[in-house]
Amino acid sequence: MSASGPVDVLISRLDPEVPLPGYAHPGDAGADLVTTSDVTIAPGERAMVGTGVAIALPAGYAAFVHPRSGLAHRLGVSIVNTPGTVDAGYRGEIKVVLVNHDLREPATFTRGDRIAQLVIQRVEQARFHEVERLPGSARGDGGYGSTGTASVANGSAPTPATHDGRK
Ligand SMILES: O=c1ccn([C@H]2C[C@H](O)[C@@H](COP(=O)(O)OP(=O)(O)OP(=O)(O)O)O2)c(=O)[nH]1
Ligand SMILES: [Mg+2]
Repeated sequence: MSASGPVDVLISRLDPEVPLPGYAHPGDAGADLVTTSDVTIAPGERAMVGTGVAIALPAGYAAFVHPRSGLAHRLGVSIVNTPGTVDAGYRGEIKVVLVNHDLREPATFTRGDRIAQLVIQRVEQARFHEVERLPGSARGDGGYGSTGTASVANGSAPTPATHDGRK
């Protein structure tokens, strides 16, 4: 919830029996989404399921389809493209591409089970200005582990690799 209160989002039930996305507790970031179909996902496999709802977000907002930590913990189930991005202009059914990361057990969901959560956020669009050379920064082009692997637990500070010091 923003300081100005919840944002109003128009929602349409494409499947009249599904519950609207709901926040389990006041102040929760994610509103739970349910699957409209029964599905069993074999170990390592994925399945796209519908949620039975479509929304119209105000301009300047996006909705993000996040996994539920309980399913991750209990079943090893996540979302392939986590978090899925629902654009403000999208009017189709919100769908979820579930993936079963468990190596041994299939994961079964029944119509109406909560399978994901929708987080609504303000987003910026950028105006991209092409330049010959970017301004320098402390990090430069260091990434992908450039700050070293030594853990704080063994008393040694991480050893950063040298960066290019681009100015
Ligand atoms: O988990 C998701 C992710 C996306 N979408 C819908 C809403 C989103 O606005 C649209 C397109 O998503 P995205 O831009 O991520 O996919 P794309 O592969 O780039 O497709 P497109 O070419 O349609 O943009 O699909 C979902 O319903 N669930
Ligand atoms: Mg796209």
